[in-house]
Amino acid sequence: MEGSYEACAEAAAWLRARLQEPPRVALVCGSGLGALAQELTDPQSFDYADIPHFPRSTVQGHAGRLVVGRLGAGPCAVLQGRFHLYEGYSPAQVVMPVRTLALLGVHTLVLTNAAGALSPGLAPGHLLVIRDHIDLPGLAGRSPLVGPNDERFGPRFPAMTDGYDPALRRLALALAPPELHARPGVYVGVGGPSYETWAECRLLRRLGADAVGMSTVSEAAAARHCGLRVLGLSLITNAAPGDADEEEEEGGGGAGPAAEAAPPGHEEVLAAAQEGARHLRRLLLALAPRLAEGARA
Ligand SMILES: O=P(O)(O)O[C@@H]1C[C@H](O)[C@@H](CO)O1
Ligand SMILES: Nc1nc2[nH]cnc2c(=O)[nH]1
Repeated sequence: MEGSYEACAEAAAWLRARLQEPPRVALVCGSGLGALAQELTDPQSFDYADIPHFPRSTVQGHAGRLVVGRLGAGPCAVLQGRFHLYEGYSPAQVVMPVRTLALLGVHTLVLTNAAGALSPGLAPGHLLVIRDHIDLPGLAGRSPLVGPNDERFGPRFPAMTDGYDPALRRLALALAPPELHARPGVYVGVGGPSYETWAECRLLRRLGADAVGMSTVSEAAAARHCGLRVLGLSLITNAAPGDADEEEEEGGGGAGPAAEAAPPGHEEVLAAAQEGARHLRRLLLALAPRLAEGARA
C-alpha cells in the first residue's frame, strides 16, 4: 500500500473533499524555504499527519504541512516539507505527495531545494535554475520508478532528457531578481545524510554537477512519469568543500582543507535558505501567471 496508486488516490480524494478549489500548480519547499507559502492568498492548511497515507516530516526546516490557496490568480498547493531517502523512506514514499497532487489535477510542479555549490561561480544566496540533473540514487537502482509499473501513473520507460521544462527555465532566469544571481546548471542528487567528502566533491564536479543536494531528483522522475511540467530551483546555501586537500596530503605545509572553509551544517543551510526565500518569493509571484498556464506535457 505504501506509496501505491491506491494510497495516492485515497489521499487525493480526502483532499478533494476538503478543498475550495483543486490546485493546478504545486510547489515543494526545500529546507528552510517554507515561507514561500506566505505568497498564497485564501490559504487552507493541512498537517501531513491528517492526510491519509502521507509520511511524517522528520527534518528540521520541513514543517510537514500542505497549504493550498491562490498564487496570483491560479490555485496552487505548497508542500512545506518533503521526504528524503536518508530519513528511511522508500523512493515510493518520497514521491507520494507529488503523485497525490498529480491525481488532484496539478499540471506544473516547482521543486525547490537548498544545495551546496560545487561550481566556483556559485555562492550562498545564488540561485541555480536546474537545466538537468544527475540522479545518483536512481542510477544505483533507488528510483521511485523501480518495481512493477503502474500505467495509471505513467509508462514503463519515461524519457528524462526533457526533465526540466525549457520555457519555464528561461522565464525563471529572465524574471529572477538580481540578488539571486540566477544561472542555469546541473544538480546532482545524493543519498545523504552526511555532507560530501573532499574526494566526493571532486568526483561530482568531474561528473559535471554545479550543485549538490539530497532531494529533488526522485520527485522530478516521478513528476515526469506522470506527465507534469517541472521547474527546478536550487537555492545555494553553502559552498561544498573545494579542491584544496592535495597539498596537505603531500606534506606541503599548506593550511589544509580544514582551514579553507568551515564544514557545512544544517543550521547554516537553514539560515541561508531563510534569507534567500525573501527573493525567491518575489520570483514565484512574477512566475505565477505562466505557471498557471498550460496542461500536462
Ligand atoms: O530538502 P532539501 O533538499 O532542500 O534539503 C537539503 C538536503 C538535506 O535535507 C538538508 C541538508 O542541510 O538540506
Ligand atoms: N548533499 C548536500 N546537500 C546539501 N544541502 C544543502 N547543502 C548541501 C550540501 O553541501 N551537500
